[in-house]
Amino acid sequence: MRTLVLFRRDFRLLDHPALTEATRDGEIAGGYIKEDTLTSAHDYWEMAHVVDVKQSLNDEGVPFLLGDAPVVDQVTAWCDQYDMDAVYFNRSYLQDEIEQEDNLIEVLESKGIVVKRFDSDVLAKPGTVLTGKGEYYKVFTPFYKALRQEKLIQPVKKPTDFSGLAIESSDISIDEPAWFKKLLKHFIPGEQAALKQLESFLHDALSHYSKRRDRPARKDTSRLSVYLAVGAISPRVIYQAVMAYDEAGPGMDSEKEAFIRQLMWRDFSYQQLYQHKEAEKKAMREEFDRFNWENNETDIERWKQGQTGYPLVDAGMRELYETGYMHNRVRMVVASFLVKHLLVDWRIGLQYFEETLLDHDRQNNALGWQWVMGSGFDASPYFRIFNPITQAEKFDPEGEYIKRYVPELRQLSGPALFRPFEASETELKRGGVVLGKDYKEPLVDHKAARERALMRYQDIKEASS
Ligand SMILES: Cc1cc2nc3c(=O)[nH]c(=O)nc-3n(C[C@H](O)[C@H](O)[C@H](O)COP(=O)(O)OP(=O)(O)OC[C@H]3O[C@@H](n4cnc5c(N)ncnc54)[C@H](O)[C@@H]3O)c2cc1C
Repeated sequence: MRTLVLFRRDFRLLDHPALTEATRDGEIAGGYIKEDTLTSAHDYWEMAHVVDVKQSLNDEGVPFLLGDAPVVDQVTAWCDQYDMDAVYFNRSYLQDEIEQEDNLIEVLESKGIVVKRFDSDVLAKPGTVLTGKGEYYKVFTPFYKALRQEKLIQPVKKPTDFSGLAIESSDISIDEPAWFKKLLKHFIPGEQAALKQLESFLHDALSHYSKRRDRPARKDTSRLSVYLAVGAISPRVIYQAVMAYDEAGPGMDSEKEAFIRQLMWRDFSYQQLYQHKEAEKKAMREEFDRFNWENNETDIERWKQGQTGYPLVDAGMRELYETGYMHNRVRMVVASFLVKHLLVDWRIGLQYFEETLLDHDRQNNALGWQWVMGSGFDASPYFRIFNPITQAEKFDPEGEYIKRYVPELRQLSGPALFRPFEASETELKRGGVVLGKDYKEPLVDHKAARERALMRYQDIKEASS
């Protein structure tokens, strides 16, 4: 059998069921299709992983093809040109991509080509973890408890025997822009880098995950999201490695559980978007689509540039710009600031994250924004408005994170660092900061912005009652 294995957000050889099955069935070639031009940080990051998987397959004597035509046209053209008998791939859980897959399957099968698709990108595929009434869970905790009871599928081993088709690989050369190369100082692409990152996390940070995961200054979370987002590692591999990690120390079981719980949020997002395919565009609680936004252009720009005058918000936005990543705690704070303090439509924030995050993931991003907005089914209530000052005091108590990304405030300490706009003339002078010159005056007053947001919320509540 001559099989084409299509890759898409699964740039790995370990736990790649489509690849493993294809190697058992005969000769293979890999393929990847990129129809659009590369624009976002995630696009370039993904392309770096295409190059990585191509190299890994070539090392095993397997050719790899790159196409840019619409998926059905490209795959049928390859099948005709290389006389393929079969096409295998791992499935997507996004409804628009499922439709595209269904269409592809129909066309290929009508040509007599065998098609197989596999599950690999989630711990449990959407539809397997349901309530007693057979419905999808709307709330995370019961979903998580039910998923914990599931017997999860073990990862598939990396194939050992490859037999590559005798065809030429495509040339893949990417002209990486300088801004993207800068991000690579913080994250190394590739499957081996992902596995190494998992190892380091297990050894260095898992034992204190629950205590330190909310502190943005240190690398105390796994930072595996950048690899999960392109499938350089699978959630099943991570799950298995964490559960099997036997460097038992005091409290290790509860640390493992805390981490697995977070990992299961990803499955929750996947099953939520599987069921609510509009959740990237529409509020899941529809009354939120009647919200009266300000969408002030200057506010949006200053938020993007990390120039809001709130040090934790600015540090987060600058971390994102400089590294392509932002710590989860800070994502919640900056997102809340955008939608509640500045009254900017959450979809504008979602799109900016899509353009800038290396780990951009359509399901997690949509659910993250809907959670912050309060418009998701299991979301932070709208009236919970993160205070960017107390969040900084609590989670960055030494101001290490703020000082790293907002260097103009480095000489400030204590409350002046967290709220420079309330600092005395003497404190500012000592810290070498002239407000409005070295560091921005705050865009909004926290208390007034909070009240304004609550009033807008009241409006939609009244309109929908
Ligand atoms: C507004 C907003 C937007 C977000 N956008 C994205 C996104 O585009 N891509 C993305 O992967 N995550 C997103 N998240 C979720 C979360 O911030 C990241 O998954 C996390 O910061 C990644 O860092 P880590 O791998 O070190 O996490 P760890 O704490 O080490 O967690 C391990 C893994 O669990 C999963 N996970 C952890 N927290 C969450 C969560 N809250 N929701 C879903 N999965 C989670 C991730 O896959 C993560 O890699 C967003 C959160 C918010 C509030």
